[in-house]
Amino acid sequence: MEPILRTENLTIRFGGHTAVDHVNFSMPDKHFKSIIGPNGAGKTTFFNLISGELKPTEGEVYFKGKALSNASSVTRTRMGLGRSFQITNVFPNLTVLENVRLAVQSKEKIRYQMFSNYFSYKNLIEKAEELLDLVLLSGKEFVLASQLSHGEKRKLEIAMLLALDTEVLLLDEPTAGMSLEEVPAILDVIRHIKNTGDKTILLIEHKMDMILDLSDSIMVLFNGKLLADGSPQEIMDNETVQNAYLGGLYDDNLTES
Ligand SMILES: Nc1ncnc2c1ncn2[C@@H]1O[C@H](COP(=O)(O)OP(=O)(O)OP(=O)(O)O)[C@@H](O)[C@H]1O
Repeated sequence: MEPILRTENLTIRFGGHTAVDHVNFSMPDKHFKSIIGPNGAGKTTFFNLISGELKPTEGEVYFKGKALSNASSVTRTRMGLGRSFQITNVFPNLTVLENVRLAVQSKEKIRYQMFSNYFSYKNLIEKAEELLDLVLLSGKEFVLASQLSHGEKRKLEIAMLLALDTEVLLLDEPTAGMSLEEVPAILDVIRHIKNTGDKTILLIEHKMDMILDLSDSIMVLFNGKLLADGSPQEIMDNETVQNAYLGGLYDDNLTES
């Protein structure tokens, strides 16, 4: 079966520095893969190449077999590749519900514009409430986005990403900047989404316990290169990975969480 997402020799150089170096990766539909690697390994740059925010120096990204080199990031989202929103996409002076409603509306406009048959306001609100339930933000509908805690804002971003209803979700360190108490809630949210069984998820995370809990497979980037790709057990047992850094990362993480 054709993988939903794959890269071929994906490479980007910044001046003399190769941040992503001939990475060949693929993932099947409905799979959950995490990307790990030390700081500066190229994880976010790899994401930016997949989502279209950066253009490769060499190589290609394929989504359902189609080469994406000429597709903008907006086109890629429309095709089904969704990247988690940054805080800047959230309207701070609107309520949580209104933020998600607008995201649902933008998706429905795209879907229905050919028929001039927009979703009714009631349907938009229902869909937004469903998503808030999924990200465990029920009860916060009428709170202004600016008044949410950092962890709740990250949940809101995930709800807004889900509103776009893309087949693939690219989640870049959803726990970044969170307090330790907020981490289990975001883990629950991601597990919840995974358990719905209809998304392909690619996750960048530093928290090894979270990665081991969620992932069907793990890929390891090191100095821009793909060092290993396999099941969580294979990665934990992989000597090259251990020697490169995993022992240190795992220990750091244990002390962090
Ligand atoms: N626009 C850019 N211009 C120049 N160098 C860049 C640019 N973007 C990334 N880099 C460099 O590419 C390398 C990979 O960075 P990247 O942010 O992808 O790493 P990362 O694995 O996501 O790290 P972290 O875990 O710290 O987020 C780094 O050395 C970084 O300084």
